Amino acid sequence: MPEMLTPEAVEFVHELHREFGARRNELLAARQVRRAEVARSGRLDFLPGTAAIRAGNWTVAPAPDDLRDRRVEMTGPTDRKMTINALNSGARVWLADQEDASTPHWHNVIGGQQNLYDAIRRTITYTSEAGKEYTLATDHRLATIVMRPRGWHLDERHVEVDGEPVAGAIVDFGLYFFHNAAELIARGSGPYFYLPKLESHLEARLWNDIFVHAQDRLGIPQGSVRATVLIETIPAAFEMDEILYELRDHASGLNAGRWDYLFSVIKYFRDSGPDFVLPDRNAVTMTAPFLRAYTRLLVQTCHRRGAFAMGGMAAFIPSRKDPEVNELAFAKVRADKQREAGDGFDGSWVAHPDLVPICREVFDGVLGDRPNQLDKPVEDVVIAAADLIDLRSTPGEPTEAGLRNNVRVGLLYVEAWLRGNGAVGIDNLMEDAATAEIARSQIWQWVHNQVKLDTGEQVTAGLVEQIIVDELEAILESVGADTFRAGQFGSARRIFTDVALADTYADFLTLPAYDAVLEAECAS
Ligand SMILES: CC(=O)SCCNC(=O)CCNC(=O)[C@H](O)C(C)(C)COP(=O)(O)OP(=O)(O)OC[C@H]1O[C@@H](n2cnc3c(N)ncnc32)[C@H](O)[C@@H]1OP(=O)(O)O
Ligand SMILES: O=CC(=O)O
Ligand SMILES: [Mg+2]
Repeated sequence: MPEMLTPEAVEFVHELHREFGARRNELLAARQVRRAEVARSGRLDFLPGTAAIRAGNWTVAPAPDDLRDRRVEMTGPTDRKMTINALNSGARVWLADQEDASTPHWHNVIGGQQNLYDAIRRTITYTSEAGKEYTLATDHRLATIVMRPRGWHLDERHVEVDGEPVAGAIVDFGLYFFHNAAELIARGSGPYFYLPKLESHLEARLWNDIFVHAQDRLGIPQGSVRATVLIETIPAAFEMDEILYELRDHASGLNAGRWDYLFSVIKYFRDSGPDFVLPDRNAVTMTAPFLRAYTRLLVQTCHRRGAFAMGGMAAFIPSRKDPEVNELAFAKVRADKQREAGDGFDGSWVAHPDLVPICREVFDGVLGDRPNQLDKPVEDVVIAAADLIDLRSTPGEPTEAGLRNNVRVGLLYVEAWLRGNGAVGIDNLMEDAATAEIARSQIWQWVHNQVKLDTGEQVTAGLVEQIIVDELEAILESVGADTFRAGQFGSARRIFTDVALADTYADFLTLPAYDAVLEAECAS
């Protein structure tokens, strides 16, 4: 396997940390201040200080050839088999995920980099335990790689400078850029990134400064990087123009990251009273008015600026064994992609290779020979701040079944995450870190807002604790005692209970979960 931690690569990462680490810490602290202010005032609005940017007439850099048509994007973890499967899938783009779908176990972090290194050089192969051979396709175009590093909040404790951990985002970006930027350009592509969980345009400015520095330092032409920013936090939804503006020489588009967005909405307004309490998470669909407002604003903003509007993930996954499950997944995903294509999105995400043809067919139907919808007239509609935070108009209610589902799926996901698996199919739905974050945040909000369920019962910490016991028993029964004992259910229970019920709300459940991973590493 190629060596990722060469002295030169490590020095490059250290240098990025020395140059930008302090600013990253300041921006994380600024998130807290802003959230506290919104909680106090109950208001979130477009920034008065950047009105000129919103009103201005500017566009982002033109798209490189291999990112002009993004009608179908596969997402997934960067393990060896999935890397090959994703590249071969027929999707135009592959989001190579070091984030939501990946646990930051050190072997995933480094293994993912090694697989990407080999994939870019077209040398990647894999043989499964059953002896199945995997190689890159030669009979059709491989997907363009867009790598997603971790969000700003996670440290990478295996890389330290002067006793301080380096941000996971800097490690992921730094190693990928150092090893691959020149090679990608030589092959007619480029260093392309998805940027997750940004909360402000100042965080986008930090990324832009990192890109400028990295390109300069390695002699890569300025403007080679392309970044697609996930608008997946509620404060970022109020700064879409500003984020594109900060990154305008490197920006490719914005993506409607609906799962983390929902998490962020609940997190931001968790203590703002009953007007901000949402129904069961599975009842909150993309047709809810506040989510319609978000996606319409995203498409409108992108197309005004010559940037791509990328759709998000429908959770349904197909099954090659169960035709009924398969049919349902196809129908649900088709409907989701039809809505997005009709709304003007330029392409969208799928989580599984069998969904690529569905997404392609839907977007082919709308795009025809055009590579995207940038030529479509921009929708002339004003989306107001109040539309983005109108949670009250969301149909549905909090139910006991919804509460139990939050507990069950949260426990199952955290347990898998601790074992190193960040993308999991549960009940034929694709679940990743954002699902568990929504589940536990919703529980926290319901407890702290004395929410009544459909049964008339009030959600209390005691009720949730009892449901945790019930659901763990049911899980034990379904997986069997041996699997249960060999798994991480004890830690999953401790972490999930804490992030769902502790008075002090944890910003991300992956922070205590990462501590548990490190403790287990030390103990072994
Ligand atoms: C909120 C967000 O951020 S969404 C984006 C982040 N999340 C993701 O990207 C999740 C991506 N999806 C996945 O990881 C997977 O589809 C799962 C875990 C949900 C299901 O995976 P599996 O249980 O392997 O599904 P299944 O058995 O049906 O897979 C069939 C084949 O497709 C492959 N496959 C499935 N999903 C993917 C994928 N996303 N990328 C590449 N290959 C895939 C499998 O490796 C398997 O290959 P094989 O036939 O060569 O063995
Ligand atoms: O990353 C995507 C999301 O929906 O969250
Ligand atoms: Mg996300």
